[in-house]
Amino acid sequence: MRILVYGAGVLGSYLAHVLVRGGNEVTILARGKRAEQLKSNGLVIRHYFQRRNTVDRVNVIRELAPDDRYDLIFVVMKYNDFPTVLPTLAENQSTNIVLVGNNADARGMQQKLQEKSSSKKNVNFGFQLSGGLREESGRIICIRGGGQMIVGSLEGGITIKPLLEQAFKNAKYKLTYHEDMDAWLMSHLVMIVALNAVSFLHHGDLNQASRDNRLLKQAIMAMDDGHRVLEKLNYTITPASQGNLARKHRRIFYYGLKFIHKLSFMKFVDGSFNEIAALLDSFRKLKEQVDVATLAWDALEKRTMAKFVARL
Ligand SMILES: NC(=O)C1=CN([C@@H]2O[C@H](COP(=O)(O)OP(=O)(O)OC[C@H]3O[C@@H](n4cnc5c(N)ncnc54)[C@H](OP(=O)(O)O)[C@@H]3O)[C@@H](O)[C@H]2O)C=CC1
Ligand SMILES: CC(C)(CO)C(=O)C(=O)O
Repeated sequence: MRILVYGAGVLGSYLAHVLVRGGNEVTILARGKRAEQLKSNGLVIRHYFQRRNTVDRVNVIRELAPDDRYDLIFVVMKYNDFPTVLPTLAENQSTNIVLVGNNADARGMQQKLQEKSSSKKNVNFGFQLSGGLREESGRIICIRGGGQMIVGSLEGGITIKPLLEQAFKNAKYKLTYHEDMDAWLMSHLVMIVALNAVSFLHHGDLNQASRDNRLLKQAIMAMDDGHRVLEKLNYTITPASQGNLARKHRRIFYYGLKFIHKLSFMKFVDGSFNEIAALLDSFRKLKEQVDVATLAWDALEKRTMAKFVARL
């Protein structure tokens, strides 16, 4: 199957590796230095827990022309980067697209893709359960268990399921279909924004963050605020356990967070505060639509954004 991975960062690189090993004809769209590194060194990945390195040769393109046709396109980038590539994707004649990553505006993006395209697009959303970082050399440190993507559409059913099944048929990778992908993404946003605020306020020092009991408790209360906003907007918090932990089992959640922050591999899970700031901004607009008190969320947002702006 001809597959394009648009975005050659941490998650896109691992996804491309899986698809190559699964026997697909994979092309990566990369830019600048990243494109050079991929062309000269191939796709170099250190699989951290598996304690092995892999190198794959892939086709690399720098631009997507309107008449380049792929059976499937995975767009894997930060939330704040998606808008820059939507016009190119809309103009391209391929129809099956999965936007992979954090997303606070899945509906708006789907609409833009469909409005600007001359043919019908099957737009889907995914979230790959892996993490990691990119070293200066271009090597990816990949933190993962088996390799898994939660995937779904905004309509519930997923029309490209047969295509996805075929693409991953010979790959060691699990696809988990979700009936309400928007709710999954929005729930994830609430959790990840609060947690990233904690680490950002501690300059990325997770050990230090794990000792800031007050801030961890505030983050849990902020998550509960965020969940209330979502509920008011008729979202179902998913997974439900996330909502319950933040509302009913705060003590367990608190100790769980302390523990997670201490895990040594967590320093490789590379968040970008530019993305978090963009997610916060979108969430603020949603919050304005409902009448829900969000004291903890607002206080956390104010503190982190003040630090973020000061650093610009
Ligand atoms: N990394 C992690 O640990 C985790 C990430 N995630 C989420 O997954 C998503 C993807 O993250 P991640 O893979 O880390 O992101 P990266 O920043 O590592 O990768 C994004 C890639 O997209 C490329 N890109 C951005 N804009 C364009 C453009 N206009 N044209 C072409 N290429 C472009 C970047 O190019 P360039 O190489 O030039 O920068 C980069 O290679 C995010 O939502 C993130 O929050 C989730 C869990 C963990
Ligand atoms: C935001 C990020 C990359 C860092 O916490 C993340 O881990 C996630 O979205 O799950």
